[in-house]
Amino acid sequence: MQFLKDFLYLFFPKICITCQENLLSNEYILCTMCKYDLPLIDNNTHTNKKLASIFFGKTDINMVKSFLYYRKEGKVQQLIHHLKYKNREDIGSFLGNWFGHQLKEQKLFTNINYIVPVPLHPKKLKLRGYNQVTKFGISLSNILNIEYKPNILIRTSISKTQTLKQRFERFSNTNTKFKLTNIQFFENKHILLIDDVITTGATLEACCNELLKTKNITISIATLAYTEKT
Ligand SMILES: O=P(O)(O)OC[C@H]1O[C@H](OP(=O)(O)OP(=O)(O)O)[C@H](O)[C@@H]1O
Repeated sequence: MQFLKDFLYLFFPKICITCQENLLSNEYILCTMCKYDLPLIDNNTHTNKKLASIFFGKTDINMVKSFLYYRKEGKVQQLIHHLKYKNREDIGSFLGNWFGHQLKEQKLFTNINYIVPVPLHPKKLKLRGYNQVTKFGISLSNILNIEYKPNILIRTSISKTQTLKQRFERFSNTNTKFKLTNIQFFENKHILLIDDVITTGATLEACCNELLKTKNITISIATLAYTEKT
């Protein structure tokens, strides 16, 4: 099998998503240099406080964690761009596995009952072909041993992408776009709501406000990246 892989590699060398150098056969998605150059948030107390403050006084969150800093023109932006728009769902698994092991090591999210993705509107899902957070969610589910539960929270209206908007516009863009298909399903449960990027938090806040219609629900949040306010 390794022989076949090496043989195929001769004709179809894979390249690093961010620097475009050829990958070695034991490298995946990123070359080793780019991998270790990624800006991990890890236990940065200042950032973790800033993340928590995004939701303070707006909605009721137990804990929020994000894996990477998202910077304009940076490596993380390239990764997320390929994940969302270039059919590179495997990036979701790659980052999800890495983040999942970090969370496990830190013994975080040990009391979660379900992992719930921010849903896409069915029209956008059809266009894109996949929800970019699915593979991330499934990786976390496998590593943390928590059930992945899409389809209870759905998106009911299609909105223009947040990606090209300024901060103020992002807030006005996300009014009540989410609905629970079953208002009791998460009763007395602690759920981990996941998304790819958090910028203003408007998308996640709208999801939380719908989820909070369920009695005695606890919500924590995990995202692959965070656009720090400068
Ligand atoms: O914290 P916020 O300011 O709400 O921004 C974060 C949201 O914006 C992006 O979605 P977007 O609507 O651009 O998704 P799309 O590319 O799928 O349209 C991203 O995938 C998050 O869901």
